[in-house]
Amino acid sequence: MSAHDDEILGKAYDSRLMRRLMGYLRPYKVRAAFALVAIVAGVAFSLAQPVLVKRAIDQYIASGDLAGVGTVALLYLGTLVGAFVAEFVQTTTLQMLGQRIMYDMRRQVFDHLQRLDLAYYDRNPVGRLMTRVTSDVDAINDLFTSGVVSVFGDVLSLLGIIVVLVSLDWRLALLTFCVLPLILMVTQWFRRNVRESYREVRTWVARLNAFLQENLTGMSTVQLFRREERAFADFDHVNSEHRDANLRSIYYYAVFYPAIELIGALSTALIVWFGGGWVLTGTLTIGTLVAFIQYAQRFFRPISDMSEKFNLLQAAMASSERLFGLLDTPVIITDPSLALGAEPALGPGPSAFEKPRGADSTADGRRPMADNAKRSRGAGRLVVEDVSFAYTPGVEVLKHVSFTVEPGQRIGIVGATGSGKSTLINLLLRFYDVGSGRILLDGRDIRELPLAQLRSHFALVLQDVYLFSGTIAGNIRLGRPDIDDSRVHEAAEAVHAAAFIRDLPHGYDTPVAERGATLSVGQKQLLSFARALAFDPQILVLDEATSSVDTETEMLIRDALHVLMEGRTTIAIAHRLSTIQDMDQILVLHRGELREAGTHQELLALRGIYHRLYQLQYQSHAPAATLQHSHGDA
Ligand SMILES: Nc1ncnc2c1ncn2[C@@H]1O[C@H](COP(=O)(O)OP(=O)(O)OP(=O)(O)O)[C@@H](O)[C@H]1O
Repeated sequence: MSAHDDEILGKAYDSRLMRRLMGYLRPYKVRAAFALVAIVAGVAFSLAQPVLVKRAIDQYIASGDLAGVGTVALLYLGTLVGAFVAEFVQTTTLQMLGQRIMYDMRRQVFDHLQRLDLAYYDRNPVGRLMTRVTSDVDAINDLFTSGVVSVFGDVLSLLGIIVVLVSLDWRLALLTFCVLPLILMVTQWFRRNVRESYREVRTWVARLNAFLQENLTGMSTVQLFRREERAFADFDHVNSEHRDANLRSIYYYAVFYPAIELIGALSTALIVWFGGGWVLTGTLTIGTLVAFIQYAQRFFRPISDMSEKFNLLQAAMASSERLFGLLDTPVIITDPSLALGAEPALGPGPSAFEKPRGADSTADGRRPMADNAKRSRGAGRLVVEDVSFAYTPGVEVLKHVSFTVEPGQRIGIVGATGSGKSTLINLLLRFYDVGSGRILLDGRDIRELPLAQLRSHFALVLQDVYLFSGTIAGNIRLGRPDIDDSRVHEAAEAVHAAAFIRDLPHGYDTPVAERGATLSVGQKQLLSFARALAFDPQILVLDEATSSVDTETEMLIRDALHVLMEGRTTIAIAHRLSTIQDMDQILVLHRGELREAGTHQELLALRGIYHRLYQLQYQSHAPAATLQHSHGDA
């Protein structure tokens, strides 16, 4: 198949992509070879059939040799069975191959996706990435199961028929081939139009998906703002464009197949007309004529098949281009090239790096929380040194920020919306890497620490608690085998989550509905505290919830927070100044700069930004009475 440029779908055949795709066949070489043998055998069996018919007619029927006819009939039956077996082997082998390759590819893509940094996810919407793992891999599967290999079968069939036709009778062969220019014209027309309509269909499918994803996720907003009619009209537009694009492509198919049939019939008519004449003049046998008619019919099938496969090939090429694009996206946030085992212990105290968590459990497998707290003390000194950062080059969101968090210290970060608080946390956990400056954990640049080790020091409790499908206990444990049931219960108990969990229909085994939709905001917060406590981190990072919870829940949450912070280095983003007044140090960020630092009293005395924020929040309230009800943003 010739290379064919297309602005959007790209080439139908790209040898570089194809070579790389074929690499996926390597582990299954034997199976692939088996499938090829089956294809060759299948083609051979089907090519033999008209020759057998010719022999039966010319040799045995003409001479009245019934036994000979019987033998040929048996042979014909043999080729039918052979073709059946070959096709069976070919189909099953190819399908198995396709499934295995899809499995391998999806593993590879998901593994890579898990290692890509958050900046990549900022640039690529989730829907698009899901398409990579689902439809794009499917398109490549089609290539392996029905694309390349059967095109090979088609080409083989065509070549075989041409050779047989020319060797049987060159005059009739030329007659058969004289309709080829017509075939080429029709095929060309079909390919050009179908490619365009196929591209349209794909575009509208993508828009349909994007529309649905957005509107289903935001259904509450749609309903709240009574956008149903508008959303329906928009959906209707996309849906009808999708239908029309499909209808257009159906039209091309509806013309193409009958046209090929017609040309095939024309060729048969020519063969009968001229061949019949030659039979009458004795220059052609009836058997050859019959064989020719049969071959001519088989001749056009691979041509129309290949035209159809052209689409498939093109789709697979486009999909593999995108898939390889994803796989080739470099992993920017990487582990240092340090051997994991050669890791020196961090800091003065016992390090979480030294042994797997849970290794110091008591004899009954339980680890008292108080012990954990003591154990964490002494390590977890964080130094942020002249750190600047920009998500978009040139737009700095953090500028020369420096501060130190001593082990066990509690730090509050305040600042207006967009001042860079969350960004600072993103850098601490290496979701992004600093632009300049450095961050040290117990004296080591965090970029020198293996990522898993760095992150095992932290527990992050965000405003938006992310729950996975599974059970309540599963969401506290998050797949860590060393967190046993008793530790889950202990953690839940300590942060006051146990009471509401016990009230659930199946307690800790209650399934969590879609992202915890059936739990209240406060309950989800408590659950995330239990998760953090069970993980027993050295450093706790909190992004304080801004959503309102009732006073009782707020009290529970505060108390739970105290349990959680006990003996740990804590960094808390605070939206309500009330929650951080007793922190050891408060950092005030303003437009990405660290403008003030000190205790609550020190900062108030400064009469600067913090003082102003404080005044804003408590202006019209008597502080003592309203602390728990104030939800204003810092
Ligand atoms: N992924 C991102 N890509 C580009 N810009 C971003 C991204 N995340 C945040 N920003 C920008 O960086 C700046 C700081 O954002 P950041 O989320 O750190 O603020 P914040 O202080 O945590 O705000 P809030 O109190 O509202 O949570 C903002 O101007 C924001 O628009």
